[in-house]
Amino acid sequence: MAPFSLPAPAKLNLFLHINGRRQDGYHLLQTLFVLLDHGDTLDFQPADTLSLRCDNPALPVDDDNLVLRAARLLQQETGHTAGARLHLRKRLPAGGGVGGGSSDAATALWGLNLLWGLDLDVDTLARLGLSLGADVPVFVRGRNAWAEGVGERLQAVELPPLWFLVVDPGVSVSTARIFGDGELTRHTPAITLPASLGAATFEAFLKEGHNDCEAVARRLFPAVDKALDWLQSEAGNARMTGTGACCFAHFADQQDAHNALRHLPEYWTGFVARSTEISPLHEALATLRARQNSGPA
Ligand SMILES: C[C@@](CO)(OP(=O)(O)O)[C@H](O)COP(=O)(O)OP(=O)(O)OC[C@H]1O[C@@H](n2ccc(N)nc2=O)[C@H](O)[C@@H]1O
Ligand SMILES: Nc1ncnc2c1ncn2[C@@H]1O[C@H](COP(=O)(O)OP(=O)(O)O)[C@@H](O)[C@H]1O
Repeated sequence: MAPFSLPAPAKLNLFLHINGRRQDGYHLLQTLFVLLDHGDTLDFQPADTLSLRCDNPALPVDDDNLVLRAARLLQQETGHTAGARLHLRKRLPAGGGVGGGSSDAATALWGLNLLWGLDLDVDTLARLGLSLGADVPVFVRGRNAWAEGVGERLQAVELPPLWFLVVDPGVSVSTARIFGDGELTRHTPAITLPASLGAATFEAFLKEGHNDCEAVARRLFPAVDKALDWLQSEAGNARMTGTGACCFAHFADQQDAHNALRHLPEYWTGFVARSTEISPLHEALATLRARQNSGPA
């Protein structure tokens, strides 16, 4: 098969409520995932052995990288022995709460499924993904979703189109550190997802929500605290995604989001992105499959 590239989009948790804790220490959550049109890219090339390169020298390219872990898991699961030459082009901040590592893993699962002709279905890939991390299944399925349980019970949702400004305060936040904090609120009452999320219901639903991890992240990471305050004064609806560090605000149109980005203090980075109905990964997979089916020109 000819070399190909696939996107690994970012996600935001529009809110994140912690409703309790399981016996094994894992937290029970309610969260609303939205997939963005901005993210990393993974290049795939057939090869006899497995190898990974990454343009960000701060990231490991051994079995600590979720891309290689996903690849080895697929080999174990299917007994497939061929390799692949993988190149990860990183745009998403690691430990940023935008799910970069999880999304890279989901893209690796789908891309290698195609490259190796494995023909595994979406449920199998989501099950394998969950063993790599709680956030991997939402990227495998590729739809905006309401998540419950420890994040594995997903219900696809249709959301009105939104523009976001995402601010990276430049710190990497460990998910385990936030969840291990003694002051984390773990008893937000469970809420019910409205039957449909039109523009007005959606705004009201968002206002009802919050991120329980924000207070801990603000305390442990002053840069997160400052970024949230800045976004709040700029846009009025600032929130943190996941367990941090990135913060975001949503805007009615692209222009307003870009205007806010222009005011961003130079010591932070940020990007403007749009919500997607279908993940850019799934759009790209559909194009690749159509090209394959139409055969050589
Ligand atoms: C809470 C979320 C929301 O999106 O935070 P972010 O990581 O995106 O910031 C995620 O579900 C995180 O998913 P993920 O990053 O895949 O976490 P995992 O690797 O599965 O877990 C890392 C550690 O976080 C803790 N953990 C994770 C998920 C959960 N529901 N309860 C937990 O207590 C556990 O200590 C676990 O060892
Ligand atoms: N491909 C990858 N991209 C980013 N981080 C990775 C990757 N593989 C493993 N990691 C590790 O996973 C950690 C969390 O990564 P990431 O998914 O970006 O954070 P978050 O879950 O906060 O969005 C990083 O600190 C890094 O050590």
